[in-house]
Amino acid sequence: MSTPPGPSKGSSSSKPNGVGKAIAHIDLDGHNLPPSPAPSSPRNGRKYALATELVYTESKDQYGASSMPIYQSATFKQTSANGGSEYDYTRSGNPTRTHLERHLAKIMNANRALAVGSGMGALDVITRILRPGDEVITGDDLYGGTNRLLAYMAKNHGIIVHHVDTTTPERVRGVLSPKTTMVLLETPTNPLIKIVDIPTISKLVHDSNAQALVVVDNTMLSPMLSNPLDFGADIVYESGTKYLSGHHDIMAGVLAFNDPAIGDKMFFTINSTGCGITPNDAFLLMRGIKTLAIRMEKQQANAQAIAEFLESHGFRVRYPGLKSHPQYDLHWSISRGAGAVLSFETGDAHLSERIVEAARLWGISVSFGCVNSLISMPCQMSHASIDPKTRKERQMPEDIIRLCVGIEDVDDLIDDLSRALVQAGAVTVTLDGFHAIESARALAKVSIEDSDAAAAPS
Ligand SMILES: Cc1ncc(COP(=O)(O)O)c(C=O)c1O
Ligand SMILES: N[C@@H](CCSC[C@H](N)C(=O)O)C(=O)O
Repeated sequence: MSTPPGPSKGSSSSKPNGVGKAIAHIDLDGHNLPPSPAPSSPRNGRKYALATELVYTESKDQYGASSMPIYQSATFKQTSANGGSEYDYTRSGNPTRTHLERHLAKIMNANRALAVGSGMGALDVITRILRPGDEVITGDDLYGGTNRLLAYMAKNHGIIVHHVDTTTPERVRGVLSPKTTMVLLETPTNPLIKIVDIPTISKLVHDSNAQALVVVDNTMLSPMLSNPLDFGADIVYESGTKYLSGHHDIMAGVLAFNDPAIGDKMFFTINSTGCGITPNDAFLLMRGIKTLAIRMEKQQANAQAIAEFLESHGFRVRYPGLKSHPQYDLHWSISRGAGAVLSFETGDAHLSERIVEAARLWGISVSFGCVNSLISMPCQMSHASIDPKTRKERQMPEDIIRLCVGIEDVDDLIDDLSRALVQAGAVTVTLDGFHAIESARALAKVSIEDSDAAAAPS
């Protein structure tokens, strides 16, 4: 039914998204196109559609190398005793890294971007601006590592962290105070796929008397699908380990900003602590970025087909490409695609474990954004660092299964998932096909009631 096409039906004519265009939004059923896709206002001399800009670079290499070489050197010789050269030491700067950072600034709609050794490294750089007594407002559904770093800061550095349901901007307003110095948002959230209204929250934070920075983790969408700086965020960061590199062969983190003063502070920390990306990883990240548009197009078309498949068999599916997502309109007002991560529930954690372990083509692995499809149980894997009591308080279902969809043939993916569902006993097979077992169907019913409530006028 919904937004992006099911690629198994031959949808390759869809154009990868460009500035202001929705990605891959052929409407196979003749209905249910997304509302207006999020705008993307180009900065940094962007001339072409985003899919073009991802591959287009102007080489600064002395030989005009079309692929910026890896400057595998720790030091650079100076032209005089008092310096005089652009680079001196790779911790402070390296041509391969600079090339990547300029490219990142362009595709992230930023005045400046910086690259470090991992997504958590990027968040660490950002949180170093916090001082004891500072207050941070963040979500109640967050990547486990983000939650862990904030908990560490609260325990050891006197930072006060408020976890609220950021899907309701009023909850943010409720804890915002002059002591708030950072509001940290993730959308869609990992793994509950809740959508956060970045423009409304940014406005309310900036209009308040708090001197707070709005920081957005854009890992779940990548610059291909969203540019949160355009919606008022002060800092955007991402795990480059995911979509940007796309092959799960490097760790990387990126940061982007428009305010030069913020950029200078972040650079100071990166240089002082030595967490900048290595030349080799900068090269690999740059190479990965060039295929982001085509990978994302295929990944999210596959994800759409799989979300529809699971939903049509009676499972509760969380994916913003489905009309049943309670915040479908909000998502499409701030994004140009639904991404390729979805989650679903079965009503029974042991049953979910059996499904995950029965899958063959889907690798049991943390992470997402890679060309290979992955299946995981967040409560036991990516989010295991959040203790069970907190997970329960934050309504994180122990049975939730996360699917991170890759670029394989979608029929193979669906066949393998179907076989795993049957083998695990998650479906009952009848003459007219198969249906999710009762525990899973009951959850789907609750989710329809949720989306009806979200759609009702308040
Ligand atoms: C939403 C999100 N943000 C940040 C990170 C951290 O990235 P990295 O693993 O590159 O440190 C991850 C995953 O690890 C993530 O899922
Ligand atoms: N053992 C790791 C888990 C990494 S999870 C990676 C990714 N963000 C995901 O959501 O799958 C850790 O403790 O950080």
